[in-house]
Amino acid sequence: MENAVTNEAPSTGDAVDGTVLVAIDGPAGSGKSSVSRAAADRLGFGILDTGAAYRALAWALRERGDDIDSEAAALTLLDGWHYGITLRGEQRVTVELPETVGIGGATDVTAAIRANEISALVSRVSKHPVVRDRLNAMFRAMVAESGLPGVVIEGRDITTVVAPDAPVRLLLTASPEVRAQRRAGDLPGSSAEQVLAELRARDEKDAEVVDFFTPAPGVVLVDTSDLDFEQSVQAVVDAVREAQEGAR
Ligand SMILES: Nc1ncnc2c1ncn2[C@@H]1O[C@H](COP(=O)(O)OP(=O)(O)O)[C@@H](O)[C@H]1O
Ligand SMILES: Nc1ccn([C@@H]2O[C@H](COP(=O)(O)OP(=O)(O)O)[C@@H](O)[C@H]2O)c(=O)n1
Repeated sequence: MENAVTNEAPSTGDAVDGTVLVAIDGPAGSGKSSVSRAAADRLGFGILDTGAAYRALAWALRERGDDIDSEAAALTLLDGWHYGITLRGEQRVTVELPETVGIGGATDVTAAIRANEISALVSRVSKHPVVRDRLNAMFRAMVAESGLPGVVIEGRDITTVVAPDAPVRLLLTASPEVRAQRRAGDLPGSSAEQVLAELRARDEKDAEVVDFFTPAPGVVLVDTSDLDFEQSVQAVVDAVREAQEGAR
């Protein structure tokens, strides 16, 4: 499986082993992507949105007309596709399907993977343990090759499976009602009730595979239900700075 990391920050030379990892998990709409991105910018770190890869895989399976539930189809895709995501600056996600690798150029799927139809399909792809293992290896390689001083990695199993030894591990959460209200604000034409039902259904399916509601030992719970955006970003930045000071 090939992947491309676009790194707009200057390389720090020998930072492969020195990259500080900040692991963040949480349910849908808890603020993982937006809060993590703002915190990463403030810290001068990169951000790896792992959900984007699961979404891109669901998008690619649908694009090829493959069976969305098929583990074998997902693995075939992982063997032959080229996946790219920016770790700095504006997020850009690209996919080259196996049949077009080298001839068709990459498709920019940044917007397409956020569509409701993809959100509704993605748990059927992320349920396969072997698929998760393969993507987790890709995430670790992307961080190792990033050359960045630090990377915030966000998803569902980052604090427990992908980077259980990260010096900073946080579980971002908020009540389902607050999460649905925030998400509805991002999706014009959707009611908070409809978004809440979709969000609960996806969380339920995802939670069959990984527990992202209960902080694992050593993981700090950050409940943003009563925090505004700026306060949530500051809570993450403070946790990172505290960990860095503790390590000195
Ligand atoms: N603490 C907060 N207060 C207000 N809005 C927030 C807060 N955290 C996140 N948001 C907003 O909620 C929406 C969903 O956040 P997002 O980062 O997409 O969540 P996730 O990645 O966990 O699904 C975004 O519009 C984001 O700006
Ligand atoms: N580390 C991860 C990240 C995402 N996922 C899957 O990918 C989907 C999309 O993740 P996401 O982070 O983009 O979802 P939102 O919380 O942004 O809605 C989730 O619903 C999970 O099915 C996962 O299984 N493990």
